[in-house]
Amino acid sequence: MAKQDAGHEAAQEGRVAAMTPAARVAAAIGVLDDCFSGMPIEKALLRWSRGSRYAGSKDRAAVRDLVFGGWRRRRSAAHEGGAETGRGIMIGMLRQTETELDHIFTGQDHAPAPLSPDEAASPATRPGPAVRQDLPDWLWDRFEADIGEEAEAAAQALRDRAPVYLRVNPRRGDAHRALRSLASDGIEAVAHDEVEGALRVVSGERAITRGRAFAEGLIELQDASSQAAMLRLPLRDGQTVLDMCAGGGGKALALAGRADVAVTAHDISAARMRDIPDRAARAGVRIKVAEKLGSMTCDHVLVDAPCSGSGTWRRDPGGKWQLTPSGLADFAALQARLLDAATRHVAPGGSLSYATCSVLREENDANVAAFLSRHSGWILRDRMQRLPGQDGDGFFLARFERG
Ligand SMILES: C[S@@+](CC[C@H](N)C(=O)[O-])C[C@H]1O[C@@H](n2cnc3c(N)ncnc32)[C@H](O)[C@@H]1O
Repeated sequence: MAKQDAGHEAAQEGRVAAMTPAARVAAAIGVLDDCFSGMPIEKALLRWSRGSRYAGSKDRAAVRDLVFGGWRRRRSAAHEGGAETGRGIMIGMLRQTETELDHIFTGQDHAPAPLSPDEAASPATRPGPAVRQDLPDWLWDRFEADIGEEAEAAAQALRDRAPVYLRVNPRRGDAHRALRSLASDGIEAVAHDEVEGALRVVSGERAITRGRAFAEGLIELQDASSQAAMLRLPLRDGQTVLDMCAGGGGKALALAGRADVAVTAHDISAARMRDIPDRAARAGVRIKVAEKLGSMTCDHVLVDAPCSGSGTWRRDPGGKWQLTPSGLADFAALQARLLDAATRHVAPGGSLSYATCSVLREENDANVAAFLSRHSGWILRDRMQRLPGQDGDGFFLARFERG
């Protein structure tokens, strides 16, 4: 049956006909072409979505997966597909997953046009290492220099979809309760091997924010590496905590859930903190939102700094293609300024924690060394670097105290 007929029949029955796999690939090609012309990935998807009222929720999810998958593997897929275009990427991606290309590139109905003889041939040259790692050349050099032996595994992890992790909120219950509640909503999860209170979602992830455990504040979406970092802050009941770059409050919530501490959230953008009161209420914790810090001091100050996001590029693959050496240097300079400013807010005997979701030395250890050389009175008390993998995203934490 022709696609239009199927659509007509479906409309008469009051349902939406699913797009064919080939039509989804054709849609992904269009979205990827918009990305190539400089449009951010989310904007390009939204544009397609608005112009494709016929697409159902499964179609939208499938096209999104194809686009994100393609953009994560932009270099290697374009190499295998023979062109730096949406079509080239999709051909290369489907080759990588050993999909039968002739079944997709049929030119029938809404399918993409049949392959040209050049497209049908496998690439003549072997890709170089940065192409295989799906990174720009300069970044692959940095990965090798900064991460060493584990650079390849880290880069490869960024080529795949990220696992989804949940944080169990101890104010609302324990991991057993969370797992039971999730299961009753059809969500399967398992405890993280090493990070206490972290659950990896195995299936049903699209139901999480509609489920009971989420509504009751028993769980929050938070990557396992970020959870691991927040568990390292030596909080004691009665202490004060300042989250200086709080954004939507993910770290502030994790800290407030751990102990009876008075948490203040601050961010240069008040709009980013808009949801914190509702999130805190759901989690059963109190977080004060402060637009100005004045001379406030706290026992723990956290700087979860703006960064390249290099540890999380599988969630935001546009980042790895956009970052430039000077953009990276700008991040490092901003991070240093934020750290310097944060020292003024640390109470006597308190500690200063610095976090990024990056794996790059310039933003992490180099910034730590520069901080210590600028502030002779401070010492490094703790350091953690995690790399992206099945266990979580790339994440860095350093904690300083006055010596
Ligand atoms: C990595 S994000 C924080 C994520 C957040 N902590 C969370 O867990 O969801 C960095 C944040 O730093 C904020 N920021 C940038 N410059 C800042 C500044 N000068 N002072 C305070 N916050 C700043 C940004 O608005 C952004 O929300």
